[in-house]
Amino acid sequence: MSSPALRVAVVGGGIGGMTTAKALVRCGIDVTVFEQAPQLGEIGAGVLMTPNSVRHLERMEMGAALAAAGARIGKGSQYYRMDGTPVAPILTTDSSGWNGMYGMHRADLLAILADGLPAEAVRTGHRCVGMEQDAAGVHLAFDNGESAEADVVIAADGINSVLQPYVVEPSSPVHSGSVAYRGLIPVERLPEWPYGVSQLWMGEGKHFLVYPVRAGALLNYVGFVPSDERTAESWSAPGDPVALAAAFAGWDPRIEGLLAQVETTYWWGLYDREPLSTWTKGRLALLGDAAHPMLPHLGQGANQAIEDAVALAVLLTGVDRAGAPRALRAYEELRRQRVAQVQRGARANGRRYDSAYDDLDERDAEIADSVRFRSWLYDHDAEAEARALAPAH
Ligand SMILES: Cc1cc2nc3c(=O)[nH]c(=O)nc-3n(C[C@H](O)[C@H](O)[C@H](O)COP(=O)(O)OP(=O)(O)OC[C@H]3O[C@@H](n4cnc5c(N)ncnc54)[C@H](O)[C@@H]3O)c2cc1C
Repeated sequence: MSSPALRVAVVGGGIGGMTTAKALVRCGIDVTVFEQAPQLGEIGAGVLMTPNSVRHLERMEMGAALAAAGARIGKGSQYYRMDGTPVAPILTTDSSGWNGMYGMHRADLLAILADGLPAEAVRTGHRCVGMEQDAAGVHLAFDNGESAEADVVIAADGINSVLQPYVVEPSSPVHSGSVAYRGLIPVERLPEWPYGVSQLWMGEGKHFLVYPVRAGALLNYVGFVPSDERTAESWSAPGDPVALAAAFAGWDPRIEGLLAQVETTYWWGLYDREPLSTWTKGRLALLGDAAHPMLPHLGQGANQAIEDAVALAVLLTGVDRAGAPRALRAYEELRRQRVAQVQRGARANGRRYDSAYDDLDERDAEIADSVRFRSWLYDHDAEAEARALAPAH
């Protein structure tokens, strides 16, 4: 008699949770996502999708939707000093003969991930408040009084994960000393702005990033400035466009021109954390920011969540209820070291970007290191790596 099909519950319907659902469905695994919000949604900001995740979304047949809703960053990244002097050659993204990088509006990405999932696979208005597990399975409790049973639970409930303490003592957030101002500007207000390139300006203690999203209709900007001001971690607060413009006064006139167009902006306190010592306990595994919150200086939080999701789905394929905890440990083993390297890389990139670099040779060497790191990052194929491991675990 064949064993009953594995039932997976995903807590959290953000980019990590929804990609997990999509990847599990593709592998023929039964999944239900429980999201606390009354409907799926994302903040009005950009997210840069890099080749290490785009290749997986394409394999899951989301390539055409990404190309339609995203803004292709076909010319890679260009770095400048604060006065606008270019500091390094453009990083092309085809280091392995494969080229794919998109600036996306976060809401567009979430809609693409949700599209095509069975309607009953996503249950909104379900805030998970706790769980219990034993050898037979997991029991989830929600604040609306409902409950659910599953063989495996994936906690994709973000940086302030409710389920993380069921796996490991949470690591303490440490304020990085910087905040990020973010917003979107309609491109018709800056018609001369170049398309297809992500641009980053660096100065002492600050850096400024701009890339297009929504098929080039909007420009996404992020201004990183030193500040001890704090928001609750991962929460944003309305910012003052005048204060933002003042922080970058005297920088490249292109930035001053862009900031003159900002009507509303939001800021986030940026926190750093040490990697967690483990991501799994029995039938529960952490994924995305719940497993590995990181600084945004490599633009990898969401991209790494997508890598997690595809690796997890491969490793759960063909696994029965009894084998599930072992498959989750294999997922953790496969992913934890790479992600810790990315977390450290994001920290190092933040230091690079915020350096004034009076010594030009040192600066060029640092940027070359950063470009080499990105090649390592982008060339990775999380699905292929998981497939190579799958028969052995
Ligand atoms: C300034 C800034 C810029 C960034 N830029 C990039 C970038 O360019 N590229 C990139 O890859 N990453 C970027 N990131 C990081 C990225 O935003 C996160 O890593 C990513 O959103 C994590 O996805 P997630 O699904 O793990 O968590 P989240 O996006 O936080 O989603 C968690 C979901 O779980 C739900 N939830 C929470 N608690 C519960 C509960 N108890 N029960 C049910 N549901 C619950 C939430 O409502 C939410 O929908 C950036 C971050 C910042 C701050």
